[in-house]
Amino acid sequence: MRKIIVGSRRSGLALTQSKQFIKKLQAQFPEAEIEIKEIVTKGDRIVDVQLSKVGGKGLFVKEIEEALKNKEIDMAIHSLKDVPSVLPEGFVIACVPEREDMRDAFLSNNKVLFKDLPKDSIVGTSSLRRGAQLLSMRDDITVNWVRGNIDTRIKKMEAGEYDAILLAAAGLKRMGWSDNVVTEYFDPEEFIPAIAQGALGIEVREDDAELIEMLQTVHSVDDATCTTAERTFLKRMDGSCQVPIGGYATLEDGELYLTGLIMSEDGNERYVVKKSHQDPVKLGNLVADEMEKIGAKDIIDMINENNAGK
Ligand SMILES: NCc1[nH]cc(CCC(=O)O)c1CC(=O)O
Repeated sequence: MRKIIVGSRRSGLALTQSKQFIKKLQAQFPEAEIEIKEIVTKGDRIVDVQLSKVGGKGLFVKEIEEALKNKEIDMAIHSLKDVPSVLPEGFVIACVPEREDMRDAFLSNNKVLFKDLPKDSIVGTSSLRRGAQLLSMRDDITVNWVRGNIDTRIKKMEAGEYDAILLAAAGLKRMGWSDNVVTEYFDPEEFIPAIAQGALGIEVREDDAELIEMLQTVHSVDDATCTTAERTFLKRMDGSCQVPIGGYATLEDGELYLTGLIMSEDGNERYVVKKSHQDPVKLGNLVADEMEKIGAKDIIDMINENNAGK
């Protein structure tokens, strides 16, 4: 069997989740030789500006896809929420392994609950979606942007730069830090997660039949179905990463549901649509259709027009 070279970002979280995934794959194929190649992406290098202002889309992915194309690597392990909804020609997400916790986690100094945060508290996030939802729940707090790897963000909070921060539960759980640092988890029905949050996407060249077959052994059909519905909705709505957008799908007693969210950046406008359909692509499109019908797409078009003028 050939040697498999796996591309991963160099951050602590990326390497940890890559190693965890490789361990799963290795258990299925004890003979396989699997090696990690670390890749520094633009998203890792630019740490001093808000990501949505430098084009957001695909910043953590592009260099890794180039390495995949050049056959420097055979497989890329991504956080699926960082992967643009349309892949470049020649690549496929061949595997979505079992999803981690999709929720957002709230972290605060002295473990003060979100509802008990004093007026004028400063909450750090780098996500438009999190910022808009925070402001719609509490218009008496300030949302400030924070960047850096998750450990950097936690340190900044502990140093007093922020009273609280929001992070994906999945990253904290994978690192084994959640029990120590999380104050509370937000209910996805009330605080809607990012599209594909908590899921990994394993990307390969579409003609690599051998790897695609191997990856089937660690693929979660249910989680792939849910993230397909979510990513179909994302693809229809935006893709530019400059819009507060969220969504999550669930399978309940065999029924597939998708909840989609579009907001204005200030949190004042909030559109939520929930629908059910057995086909994930149809479901993503149904929720998108309804969003267009109720006017949510106008927010997106306005944000995109404003950005085009800058
Ligand atoms: N945008 C950065 C990013 N990409 C994936 C995760 C966490 C893990 C995941 O959602 O799979 C994070 C950090 C965060 O949002 O806290």
